[in-house]
Amino acid sequence: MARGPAKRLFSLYSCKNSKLYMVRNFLCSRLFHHSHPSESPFYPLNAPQVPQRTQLPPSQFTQFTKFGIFPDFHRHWFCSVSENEKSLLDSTESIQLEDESDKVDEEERLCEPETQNIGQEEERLIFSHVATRDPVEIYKELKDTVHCKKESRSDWDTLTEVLRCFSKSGWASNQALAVYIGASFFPFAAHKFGSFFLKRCNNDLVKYLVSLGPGDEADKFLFPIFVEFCMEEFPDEIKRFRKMVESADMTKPHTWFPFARAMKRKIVYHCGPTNSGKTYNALQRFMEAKKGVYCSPLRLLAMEVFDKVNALGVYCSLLTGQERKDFPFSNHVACTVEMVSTDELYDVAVIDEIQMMADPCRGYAWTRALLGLKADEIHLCGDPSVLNVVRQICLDTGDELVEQHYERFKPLVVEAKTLLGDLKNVRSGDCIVAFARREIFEVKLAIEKFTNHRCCVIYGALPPETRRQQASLFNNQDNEFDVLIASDAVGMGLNLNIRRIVFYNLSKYNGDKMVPVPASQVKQIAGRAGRRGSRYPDGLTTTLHLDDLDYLIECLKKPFDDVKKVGLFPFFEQVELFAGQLPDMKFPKLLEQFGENCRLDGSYFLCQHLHIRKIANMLERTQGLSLEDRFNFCFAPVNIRDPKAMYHLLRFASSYAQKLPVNIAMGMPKCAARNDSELLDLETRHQVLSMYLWLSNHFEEERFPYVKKAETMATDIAELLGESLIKANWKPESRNARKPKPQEKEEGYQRPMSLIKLHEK
Ligand SMILES: Nc1ncnc2c1ncn2[C@@H]1O[C@H](COP(=O)(O)OP(=O)(O)OP(=O)(O)O)[C@@H](O)[C@H]1O
Ligand SMILES: [Mg+2]
Repeated sequence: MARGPAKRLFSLYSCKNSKLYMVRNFLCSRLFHHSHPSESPFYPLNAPQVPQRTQLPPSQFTQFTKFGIFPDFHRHWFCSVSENEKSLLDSTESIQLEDESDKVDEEERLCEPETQNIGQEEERLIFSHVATRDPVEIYKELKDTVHCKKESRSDWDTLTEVLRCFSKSGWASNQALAVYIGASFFPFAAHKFGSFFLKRCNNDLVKYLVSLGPGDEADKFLFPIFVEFCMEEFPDEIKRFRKMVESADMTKPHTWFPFARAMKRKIVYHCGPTNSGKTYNALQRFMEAKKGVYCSPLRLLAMEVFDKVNALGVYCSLLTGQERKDFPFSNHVACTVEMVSTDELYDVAVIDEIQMMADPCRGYAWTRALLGLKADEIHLCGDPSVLNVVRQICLDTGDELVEQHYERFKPLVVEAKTLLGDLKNVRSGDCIVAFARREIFEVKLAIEKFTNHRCCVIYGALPPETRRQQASLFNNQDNEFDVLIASDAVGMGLNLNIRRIVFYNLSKYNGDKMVPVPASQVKQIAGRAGRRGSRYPDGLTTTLHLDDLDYLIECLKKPFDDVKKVGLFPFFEQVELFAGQLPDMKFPKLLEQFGENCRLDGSYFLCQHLHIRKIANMLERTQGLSLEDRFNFCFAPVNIRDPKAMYHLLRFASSYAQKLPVNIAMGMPKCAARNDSELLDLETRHQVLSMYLWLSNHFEEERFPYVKKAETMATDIAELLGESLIKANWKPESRNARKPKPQEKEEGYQRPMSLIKLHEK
């Protein structure tokens, strides 16, 4: 009996005037005759990889509908729908509707149903010998078949349904990638195969497939035959796709650093929660070493280590994207992780906050440092979330791994009372954490208006110098600034005299909507309270509102995540190689294509490149930039949501492209900010100067002749920002007027009215 869908399909096929009829005819028509697949230039490479139907349990494939995984390859693929393939498909679709030659005459293949009524199971047993046949033999036989026996209508229906299911099979599509048949080309190839098969299959094959019916088993039986067919029919498509995929190969990243691989490195993982002495211990080894490098997640922290180590008598230089301070005769350097050299040889390297390897945007910098550093001893400091990945990486690299586990010096205590929604309950030594700039100023205004406390502020858009100035103002006991209001920027780096961390809220805007702050971040921030050696060694944490308390406790109780993948990003040379396969393609599109086609091992993901693509798009029409220039400009530190800063970047790039000296072309404000828009303006100006300095360090320096001027201006603006923050008592504004305010969101966290708003009411 024909099954339901098969019946429907058959009725469509029977309609001779329909487009489908013509499509079917075309699909059945284009049969080419080639030599044996072993003569294909790809055969020796591909053939052994062809998955055998017996070795692939379906469960292994169900989860990989988007990213194909081949157990036989141990690779993850980002499925490709390349432009070339799309256009190929488009063109073939149009041919399909026109070409009616060489059709499979379905009536010719049909015969009266056999009267004998054999059950499906019995049929399967009778024809089970087909399953054990060599797919190459089956393919040969199909190719050589001219006439085949008639089938009953119901068998025909089932067979067409089996082949239709095969052409829709996600599993088969994923597997086909292993033989370089792209995801977008697969449906076309499968249709062609279907028509070939329908026309030539013999009775035993038909009976066996009918006994299997549409689904996994039939797909696995058909797949190796399909591969044989494709090798002969589509050698050019296979070759082209293979070249493209190979040029975007990011598998085995440990092999990118042959010199580091030639060394026998010792990796020490200082693993523990915040405030447990990880960085302290790693820095001890760093200072003892003859030659050492410290890799920091932030400029601020690199500066702190630079100062601290020099103060202890170990000469140390500083290297960040924006500045280079060479200390005479120094053998030590404190740098930001993006700037670390994988060419230099070190005795000891420290990579701080190693869990940042899993950061969706910046993770690649930590991965590169871990894989590429040429150091006898590498100290990793971080929470346990990436420990398993690091273990795997050490197996790949052959490095020795030593794990040192730490506990917090003093347990963190949760204050169950909370601030009861009233900012009047703040006390000296409190740090109020809010996740939006606007809220930070709202809280500052409220506290300074209704209490006797004065507040310092720390948030991401402030230059590191200003953040340090605010931190020392807060740490210093000889002034009235005893409360700190901070964003998540307080989570890393600064040693602060914080008695209690109070979460103003526990949700934040992620660029799209309000989301709960991840538990790992809550832990990290809460852990800043009560540092060893500070005025308040016993740390407390709580929330402003009682209804947030449960979430805080839940986050603190939660074990650290076990991260499965860490970030990677291609070097310029890899992008250049890929660009060679797609000449004339614009850079933003090229990046997109790279993202879609690159291959990665199971422990890695490709870092998000939205920021990079935004800049690439902006610079698309700037003439005179080489591919490398474009690539480098894309990493400039700019807030892509700040149109003024983006405008200056475009201006810098245009001057550079025209081979003109790049001007700062930006005035200097005369005084500290008197309102929030002036403060925002200062923040932007500092960002532009910081960008100028960064560019001067990443491009030919002579093209940026105003570095000294930019440095002076940046220092002056950081000071003005500091002054402005001390005076700041205004209502905050939003940098981007269109950015939705948390209160406007229907879903997610609803912030109860702050003190200041209650007062205004
Ligand atoms: N053995 C020690 N002797 C003196 N002070 C120490 C010692 N260990 C740690 N400290 C101090 O304790 C504080 C916290 O240590 P450290 O910064 O190393 O912690 P951490 O585990 O790296 O925390 P974080 O998660 O914040 O990076 C620092 O001020 C550090 O100087
Ligand atoms: Mg640390």
